[in-house]
Amino acid sequence: MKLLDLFKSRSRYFYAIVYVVSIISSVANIGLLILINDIIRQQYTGEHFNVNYIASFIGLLVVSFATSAYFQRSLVSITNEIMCEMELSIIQKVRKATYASFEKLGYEKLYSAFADTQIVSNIPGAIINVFTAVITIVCALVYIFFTSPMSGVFLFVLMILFLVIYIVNDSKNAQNMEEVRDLQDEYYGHLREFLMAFRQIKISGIRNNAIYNKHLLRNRNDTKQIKTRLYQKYAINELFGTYSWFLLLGVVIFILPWLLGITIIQVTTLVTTIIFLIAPLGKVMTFIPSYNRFKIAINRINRIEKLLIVDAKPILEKTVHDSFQTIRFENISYQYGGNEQGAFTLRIPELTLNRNEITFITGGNGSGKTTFINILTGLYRPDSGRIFIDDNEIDWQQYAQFCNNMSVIFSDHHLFRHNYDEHDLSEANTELHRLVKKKNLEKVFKVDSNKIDVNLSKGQQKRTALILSLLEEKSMVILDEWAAEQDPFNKNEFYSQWIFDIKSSGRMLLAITHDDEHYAKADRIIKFKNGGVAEDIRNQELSYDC
Ligand SMILES: Nc1ncnc2c1ncn2[C@@H]1O[C@H](COP(=O)(O)OP(=O)(O)OP(=O)(O)O)[C@@H](O)[C@H]1O
Repeated sequence: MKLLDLFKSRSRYFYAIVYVVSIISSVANIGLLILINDIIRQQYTGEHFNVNYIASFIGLLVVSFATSAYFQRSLVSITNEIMCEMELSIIQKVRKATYASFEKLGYEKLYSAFADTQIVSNIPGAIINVFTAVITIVCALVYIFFTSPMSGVFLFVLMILFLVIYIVNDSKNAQNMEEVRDLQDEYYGHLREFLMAFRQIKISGIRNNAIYNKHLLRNRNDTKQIKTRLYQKYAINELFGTYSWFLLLGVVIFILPWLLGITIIQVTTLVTTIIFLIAPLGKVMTFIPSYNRFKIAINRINRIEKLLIVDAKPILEKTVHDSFQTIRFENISYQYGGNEQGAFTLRIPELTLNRNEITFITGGNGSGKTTFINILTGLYRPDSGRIFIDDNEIDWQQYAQFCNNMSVIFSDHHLFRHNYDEHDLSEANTELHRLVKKKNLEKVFKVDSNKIDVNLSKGQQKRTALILSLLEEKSMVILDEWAAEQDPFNKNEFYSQWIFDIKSSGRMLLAITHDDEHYAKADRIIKFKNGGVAEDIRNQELSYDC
């Protein structure tokens, strides 16, 4: 994302109008200033009061107010539009990103990126504001030069000097700001674990104290110290900015009349003009620290966007090739973290999965079962290898589309409260109610305004997930340790009935399981070991000994 991209949400025509209006507003303000000074001059010199000044004063006031109001309304709308666009753009990037890049990035950085959008969305407004301020400053300086050219040179040089001192001081603070943002990422990481795993935190005093004292407290204290130092420096710099105006006024009142011999009327004009300049110059000065914050926020969003790799897998609503019979993998390999030494590698020289089979995937912890499921479901793209559907080789993009045929229940499955799958959850859906009854959830399965009640036990949640998965009517059902949380009755139902129901509905069933007493129910058992298939046993050979 570049700075210019932020302005794309509106046409050039819109910005042209905003800039023209801001120029009119600045000129009207300067007109008011000149008018006020002229009235003061008239009173000093005792000239006859010109009644046209009242009409001009009211006219300029109306123009200034109307243009400023239009200008401010435009800034508010553009800021909110940009924020909305940026938030949606990050969400779009995330939803199109590969799972591996998402996993690597982590939640904390994404939360920070969303916080950064708030900062970045203020950029166009701030730039337009500075533009208006600069126009006003230029007009006011011309007026000063017109009033007394030598005073103009003197004051201009002083203003530039004060501005340079302010900018130099401010740029020293930028690095500390980066440090604060890094601490913020770390803080979100700990806070997330603190809130998500509150039960585990609550149960253990050691853990509770450690996460608080060694991480949250330390992080907040470090942040407090850096921020206090940083904001104190900012505050002193701001004070310097404010007091430099008093210095300028002092120069006009005490030095210029003595040095350049300017009259009392010129002094009055210069004093009112300098007071008038405080607001626009203040805007330019506050833009400088904001600009550093903008730069940091844009860089961070860009870094995060770069890390989110776009997936070849299109977001499809329709399934493709759902009449397939086999999926064959040849020489598939996948290594975590690229080619990092010691990183786990999954290697599958040859493996064919058949639609008409109930396949159980087994193996010890860390043997590669979930990694394989992530490849099978298109979440991980293998580093090498070939994939065939019914003996037709397909490329990764086609395979990624094919994965839309799969319905997966992960071991740490999240049961959505909202009906994102747009299932028919009404009384009229007889299949839903048949499944609810069959899965022994009649008493607890509740739907309220199309939302599913997820306040269920773990086993009940998994059974609800299974019902919803079957309603998806995908041709493959993949279950990662689904039965682990089921009570003996439901586990038995699963292995003696439900898996056969799934098979007889024409779906392929693939289940990761450690329930060795039920291995005989499968048509086939594939055992993983050290990142490869160690055994591949068919039903007939099921003297399988785990
Ligand atoms: N995101 C990851 N980044 C790096 N390494 C990983 C990642 N996920 C898993 N691994 C490593 O890959 C190996 C295989 O993990 P995998 O989750 O596939 O095992 P598993 O057979 O499903 O184990 P379990 O039965 O415990 O679920 C493990 O050694 C693990 O350390």
